[in-house]
This record gives sequence, structure tokens and C-alpha cells, in this order.
Amino acid sequence: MGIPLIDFSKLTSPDKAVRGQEIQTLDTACREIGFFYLVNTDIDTALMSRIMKAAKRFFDKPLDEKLAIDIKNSTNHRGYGAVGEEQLDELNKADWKETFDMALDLSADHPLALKYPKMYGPNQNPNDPVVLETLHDYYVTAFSVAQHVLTAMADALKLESDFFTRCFKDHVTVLRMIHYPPRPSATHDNGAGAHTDYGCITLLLQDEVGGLEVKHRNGEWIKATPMEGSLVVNIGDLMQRWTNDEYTSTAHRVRASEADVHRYSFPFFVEPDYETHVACVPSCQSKERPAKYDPILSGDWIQSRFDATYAYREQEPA
Ligand SMILES: O=C(O)CCC(=O)C(=O)O
Ligand SMILES: [Fe+2]
Repeated sequence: MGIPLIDFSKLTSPDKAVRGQEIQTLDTACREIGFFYLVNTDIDTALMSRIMKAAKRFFDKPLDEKLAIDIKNSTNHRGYGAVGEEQLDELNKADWKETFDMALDLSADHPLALKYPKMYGPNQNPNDPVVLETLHDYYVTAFSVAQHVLTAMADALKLESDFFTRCFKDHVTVLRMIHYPPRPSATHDNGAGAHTDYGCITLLLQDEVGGLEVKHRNGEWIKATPMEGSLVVNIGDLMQRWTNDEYTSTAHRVRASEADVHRYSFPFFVEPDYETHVACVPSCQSKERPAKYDPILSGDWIQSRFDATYAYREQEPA
């Protein structure tokens, strides 16, 4: 089984029959593999190529300029992460990548930043206005695409259409740029270690290099081969929990690029308001299938997943 393809223009079609059929395909993809390609979105090829250029511009800057916005100096995890800083798979080698994270930009004295300082607060922005403007444009457009996908998922799960989207007032959705530089040695085959994503859904834009692999439930790793103009979307842990394990958060990894090859990718981690009450959705439980998980605040859950990654990193630096 490969990775299914969903047509965003059909998901948002005014023709009920067309939309209904695509929602059915979406539902099956979310249950069976938790990954799909999304085509014909509002992120047009011009915006895709703008953000690719912006990433090259940003990561090409001298290291000391990037370290001026080091993610280590941010309590709320925003800014630049140097190579070796993140290790997603604790049994493997350090991820061979550098990153940049941004999200909703709140001042440090905003009530939410005071209450949840690890999640809310200021961004650490690149000082290049072209890069910053591009990131902003991409964020806004990707957010709108994500909201349409979440609406379709709510419909697929027979919930009120805004069941998920109403939880995105003070959301913690993160846009990340990743640069995978050429691998340091022939034996370092790890771009990003095997992991699942923490949030609701992730919308990933990748360049033409390839390397992303998805773990099928039969144990095989399937290549998510780049498809021009598409996003790769996957279900995260929070959505899996919300749906009582009906929608699947699937492990994935990135193989290191070949010698001399640079890869760029852009995950958009769609995560709701910290105080979203995540309790098993009504349509995913019954007498025969009781709720498996206790209700939890979205932010507490995401934070606990995050802290687990950090704890490991602090014990055993890469
Ligand atoms: O770079 C990629 O293709 C995937 C990255 C990823 O899975 C992540 O950052 O969570
Ligand atoms: Fe991921």
C-alpha cells in the first residue's frame, strides 16, 4: 500500500457529492496509514518557491548570525536550532539538520506567555525582511489550508464542522524550516530519526531531493517520494488520542542526503490552543469501544511529549 492522494480542491468543493467522496477517501487514509499527499492547495508553486529561496538565504548566513537567535535562548522554543541539537530517535545518531521555528508572536508579558511560558511568547526572528515576510505569508496560507483539512476531518468523523477549528484562537501552530546538509560521513545515514509528531496534523512541504520514509503498519518503510506541488500531511499524536486511536499517528524518519546534496523541508505543525480540552470525540466511542484515554489539556499533552525528547537530549548530548 502506498501513500494515498487527496485533492484539496475536492475537499473544499461546493459540490456536495464531490466533497463527500473525497472526505471518505480522507477518512480511510487517516485510519489506515495516517499519511496522505495533498494536492491543489492554496499554497501555489510561487509561494512554495519563495519559501525554498528564503530557507536557502537564511541557512546560508554565517553561523554566528544564526546563533544570535539560538533556540536555546528561547523559553518557548522559537528560533534557530544548530546541527546536532535535536535527536528524535534516541537509539540512533544525532539528526543531521539545522532548523528554524516560528509561531504566534506574543510579547513576554502577554497573559498566556506568563501562564504557559514554554509554549507562548515572542518569536526570535531572522533579521532579513525578505525571509521574514515570506515566512509570514506561508504561515497564513498554510494555516488556512490546515483549517479546511480539519473541517473535512470533523465532517469525516461526523462531528460539528468546527469541532476542531474552534480550538484555534490562541493556537501554538509552528512553522519550521529544516536544512539537511550533506551527511558528515558515509555511515551517518540519519537525517531525522524515527518519530511521531505531537500535534493534530502536520502539513509538510519538501523539495525534490527525497528521503522521508513512513512506517507502514506491516513494518515496512515506504518512501514518501516528492511530488511537485504537493504537501505531505500526517496525523499527530494528539489527534490519535482525541479519536481513541481511530486516526493513526504514524512513525516516520528522514534518511540523510547523499554526499554534496542539501535538502530543505518545511513542516507546519498544527497544534490547537493550550487550553483545548481533549476528550475522546463522541463518534469514536461506544459501549464496545470505550474511551481509552483520560481527558487532558492539549498543551499539557504536547508539553509532556516535548519534555520527554528534551530530557533525553540533556542526559546524553549528541
Ligand atoms: O523533513 C521531513 O521530511 C520530515 C521532518 C519531520 O518529520 C519533522 O520535523 O517532524
Ligand atoms: Fe515529523
